[in-house]
Order: sequence, then structure tokens, then C-alpha cells
Amino acid sequence: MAAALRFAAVAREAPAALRLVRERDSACGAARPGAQCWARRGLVLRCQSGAAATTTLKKGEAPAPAVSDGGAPPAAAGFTVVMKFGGSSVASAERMREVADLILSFPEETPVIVLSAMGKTTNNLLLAGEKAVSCGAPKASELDELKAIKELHFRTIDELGLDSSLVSGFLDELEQLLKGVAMMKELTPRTRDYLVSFGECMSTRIFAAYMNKLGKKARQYDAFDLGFITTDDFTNADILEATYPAVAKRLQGDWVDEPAIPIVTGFLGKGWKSCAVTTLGRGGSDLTATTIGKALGLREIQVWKDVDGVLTCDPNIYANAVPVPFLTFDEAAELAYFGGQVLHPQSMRPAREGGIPVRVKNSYNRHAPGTVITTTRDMRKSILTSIVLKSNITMLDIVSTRMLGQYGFLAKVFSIFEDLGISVDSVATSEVSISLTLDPSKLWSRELIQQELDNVVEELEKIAVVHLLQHRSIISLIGNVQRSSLILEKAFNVLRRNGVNVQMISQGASKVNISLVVHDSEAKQCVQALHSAFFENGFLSEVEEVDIAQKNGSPLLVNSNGAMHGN
Ligand SMILES: Nc1ncnc2c1ncn2[C@@H]1O[C@H](COP(=O)(O)OP(=O)(O)O)[C@@H](O)[C@H]1O
Ligand SMILES: N[C@@H](CC(=O)OP(=O)(O)O)C(=O)O
Repeated sequence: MAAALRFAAVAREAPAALRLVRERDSACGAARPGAQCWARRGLVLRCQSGAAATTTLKKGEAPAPAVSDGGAPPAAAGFTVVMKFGGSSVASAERMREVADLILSFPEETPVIVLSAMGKTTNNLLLAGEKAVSCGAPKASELDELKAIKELHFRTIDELGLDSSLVSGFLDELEQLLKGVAMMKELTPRTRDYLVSFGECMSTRIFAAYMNKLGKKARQYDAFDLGFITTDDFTNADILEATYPAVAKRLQGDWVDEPAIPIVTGFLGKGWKSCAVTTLGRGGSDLTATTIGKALGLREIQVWKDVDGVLTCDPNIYANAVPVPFLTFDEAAELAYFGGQVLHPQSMRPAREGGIPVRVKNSYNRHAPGTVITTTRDMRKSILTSIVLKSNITMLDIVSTRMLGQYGFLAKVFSIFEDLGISVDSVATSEVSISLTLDPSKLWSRELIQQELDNVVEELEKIAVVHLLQHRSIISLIGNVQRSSLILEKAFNVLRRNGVNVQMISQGASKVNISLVVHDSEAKQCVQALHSAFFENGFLSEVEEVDIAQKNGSPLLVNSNGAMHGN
């Protein structure tokens, strides 16, 4: 009774806020009530009471696009490139001016523009949501992060000479939403996705308005209304196949009706069952861009960042990192998957499938050549391409309690991970033992981490002796694994000289990545030492010299520092 009274009192205080959260979390409480939902080929269903959830599609299977006439897309609109600008590129009015100028400096292109949220807006939204859960409704309007978001967006609008009504509705709704979260004392993954969508929804509206003010016709799109159809895995949704024809049809159709540069929200989609706003995982705007590139069959996909391309290592770990001019999709995907934050882990897939080059450029230094990512490249002179660090991972050493020659051990181990829904990163095996690392992003994004680990260990202990090793790092050496002996020889020399013991080694089937597991406390120092050995001390020319000597029949000599030279 007391609880009911309290609830009624809160509801009176801010009914709009509660309604918002309830709408979000109801069966189909999408951003647009009654929004269309993609469910069956040739049918357009209204999303009501989860009606669309009646189909039996599995994850990865594609529902049909939201087109009921089944017609071919209209004549190609002539889009040539997609240009994605990340949060750092559009962090202020000044940056938006710069980006507009950059786009206009390519008059020969007909681009589709994808934007992320301004600056640190996504982080601020997430933090505001988390604080709202425990701050109490009256304080939700006073959260520092909300103030920072309001201040940034109003100031940007003011400095660009635009109308504040472009974002004021969003900012009011955002405040109501945070109050709602505060009242409910709960932030579900679904509400979290809706919450962060405000960032991209506002940045794209501001930028489109600014382009129009400059006299360049632009049209804003929310990806969840454009045809980005995803799984309902809130906070980390996968894009479904139906997205490609839906997006192509809409963008091309609109262009034919009235040409205007599309300005699309990155990072967002629409869950195919829930019809609610979903997000593609942090940094997901890269994936939005490559998806549009493939959908339209564009000549090139450009991702504009705040660095001169993909670098030889994370510049925050080691400032001597330098740009890598060329990468293959395989190399870029491994680099992203193993922790290189410069690209979203899934973003290479559409580009690879469409055979569309991806160019990583610096919006702060537009003339720098950047990195070009393609299907193949000349590997003859390539040894190591980049060093990537993924910290704070968990490693498991699993030793079978059965005797040698028992079959089915690996299968049993992996079925335990499958049953518990835990993803494995790197693996090294012998007949009776397995060492493996667990994907931290999968664990971090969920609660009860320790409990999950305890469950894994408990299950595994039924068939094996298990050692759980935490605070480990994976150092991934991305490069030409045709030269793996050379890479390993050099790497182990460096690590030995630094007194580091490698705890696990794994070379994936992709043949572009050798992973070494070390203790977290040694990891950064290892990356720095490896970087200076491979990239800073003439290693490549040293190897070339040796290659030539070997071709000429002279023996290979290695000195006490691990350096090689021909005779
Ligand atoms: N190997 C790497 N090469 C380039 N940048 C990297 C690398 N590893 C980590 N980074 C970090 O990634 C950042 C760029 O990615 P991101 O923040 O997603 O850019 P944006 O938000 O502009 O899309 C860089 O500022 C850099 O700090
Ligand atoms: N704004 C989202 C999506 C994104 O791609 O951002 P960025 O391009 O700034 O990494 C995020 O911060 O995750």
C-alpha cells in the first residue's frame, strides 16, 4: 500500500517522464509509437503488442525490408562516397564548420554523410543515465552531464546562427527521460539505447540545418527510420540483411524525388521485433558508414577521425606510433577485434563483402594520406603492421583430469561456454589442456561478472583442473604471418630482454595475428618495447638486407641483441 501511494505521488509529480520510460519499455514502445516493423517478406506490419515477434527468424537471419511493393530501387542516384565523421570531428561549432568546409571541398563527390554524437555526448548520456538511477527524481534535472549536454548543443546552435528549436524538444525529452529513470530507479538496456540515441539525433539535425544555411541542400535521417534493421540485442545489436535494400531504396528514392545530401545518424538502428531504437555497440558509426557503402555500392567509404589513420599502435599507449598506409580488411578486422579502438570490430564486414575500400582520414589534418583498407595488398615488404593491446582480460588454464587419448575434451569445454553464453577470444591447446581468454567486452557489458566466472569454473571443474588468471593483457601482433618466425624471434628477444614471461601464444586461422598473453602490469611497457624494436630502429631495412643476403646464399646471422645481418 505504501509503495502504491509512493508510486502515485511520483507519477503525479512527473507523469510525462514516467510515460516516456514506460513507452520505451512496453512491447513496442518505439521512438515513434505505431512505427513500422519489418517482419515478413512483402508485408509491412504495424508494431503493436509485439505482433511482429510472431515470426521464427533466428539471429542473423534476415527479415524482409519494409517495402511492400517489392519493386527494384529507383535509378541509381549517383552517390559516390560515404563520409563518416566521429564525435571528435564534430565536437563544437568550429569543428562543424570545418567538416562542412571539408565536405564542400570535394564538389566532384555526391556523398552520404554519417555523423556520431558531438564530442563526449555519448559518454555523458550514459553517465547521466547511470547517475539518474540513484540520484532521485528532483536531482535528475541537475545532473552535471545533462547540463554539459544542454550547454554544448545550445552553444553550438547559437554559434552557427541556427534556431534553438532544432534541439530544445530533444533536450526537454531527455530531461523527462532522466527523471523517469530516476523514478523507476532502473535503466534497462533498451532505455539505455534510447537515451544515447539523443546524441546522434541532435548532432545530425544541427549539421543538416547548417549545411542548408550554407546553401548546400541536406536532408537529415534517423537510421532507425531509414531502414537500419537490427537484432534486438540492445547496446550491441547486429545489422540484419534486410537493411541493405531498405536503405538503398530510401536514399535513392529520396534523391530522385529531390536531391539533398543525406545526413544520417551513426550508431543507431531499429530492433526488428521490438521496433525500439537499438545501438550497434560503442564506436558503431563506423559500421553505419560501411553498411551504407555496401547498400549503395559506393566507390569508397571514408571514416574521418582525429588521428592520421590507423597507427602502428594506440597513440595513448605510445606517442611514437605512426600511420599505417595500407591494410587488408582481415588485418583491420583483427586489429579492431583485438582492441584497436580506432575502428568498430564489425565495421569491416560490409566493406569486405562489397569489395569497397575504406579510407581512414584525419579531419584535423585533411591532407594527411591516411590509411587505405582493401581486400589485398602487396605483402612482400610487410612484416609487422600494428601492435594492439587489450587489457584486463581473464585467462583460463584448463587441464583434463582424464588420461591422454580421451576424445571429446575440447567439445565438452566449448559446449560449457556455449551453454553459459560466454564468448572466447584466443585459444591455445594441447591434447589434454586448453588455455583460453574470455572476451572482456562481453563480460564487461553484463552484470554478475564474478558470478558468471564462478559458474564457468564450477562447470569446467567437473571435467578438468581449472586455473582462473585475471588481470592479463593480450598483445596482438598484426602483420604478415608468412613471416611469423621472424616476428616471433624478434618479439621474444625483446620480451626476454625486458624480463617478461609470455603466458600464452595463439595464432588465429586468419593468419594475420599472433596473440601473446602477458600480465596487465607489464603490458604497456611491452607494447612500447615491441614498437621501438619493430618500427623505430631500422628493423625493416635490416630484414631486407638479410633477405637479399639469403637470396645470394649467405648465412643468416643474429647478434646478441637479436638483430640480424647477412654475412
Ligand atoms: N591503432 C590505432 N590507430 C589509431 N588510433 C587509435 C589506435 N588505437 C587506439 N586509437 C584511438 O582511437 C581514436 C580514434 O577513434 P575514435 O575515438 O573512435 O574516433 P572518432 O570518435 O573520431 O570516430 C584515436 O584518437 C586514438 O586515441
Ligand atoms: N557516439 C557513439 C557512436 C560512435 O561511433 O562514436 P565515435 O564515432 O565518436 O567513436 C559512441 O560514442 O560510441
